[in-house]
Amino acid sequence: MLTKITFFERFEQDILSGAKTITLRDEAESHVFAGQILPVSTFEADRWFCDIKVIEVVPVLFSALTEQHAAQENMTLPELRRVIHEIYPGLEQLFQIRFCVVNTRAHPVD
Ligand SMILES: CC(=O)Nc1ccn([C@H]2C[C@H](O)[C@@H](CO)O2)c(=O)n1
Repeated sequence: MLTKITFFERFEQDILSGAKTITLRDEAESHVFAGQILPVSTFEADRWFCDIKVIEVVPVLFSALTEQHAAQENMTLPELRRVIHEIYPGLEQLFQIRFCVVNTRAHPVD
């Protein structure tokens, strides 16, 4: 069971703004369940930046990725295919984790 998840720093703002609402992971990172709250850190520095709530986990094939998946990743479909291919070269079976942000870092009050 996954108890935390990391994202590349370059996706942090898209996640916090709600522009990115899914992530596509391999089988090893698919062991989460609807309703689970996961702390989210950057992959590079392991810096926590929010918690997400898992809405659903659905298997999806790389060859079946659509514009809708890309929109949910805030990317074009060719961009999404390239990103996935870089992270998981040659992998066909992916898992779509749909999520919403439930906690973010506190902003200091002026
Ligand atoms: C370690 C690791 O695999 N980290 C990942 C994997 C994926 N992502 C992002 C990239 C894409 O936007 C989606 C789909 O894979 O998730 C990531 O940030 N970090």
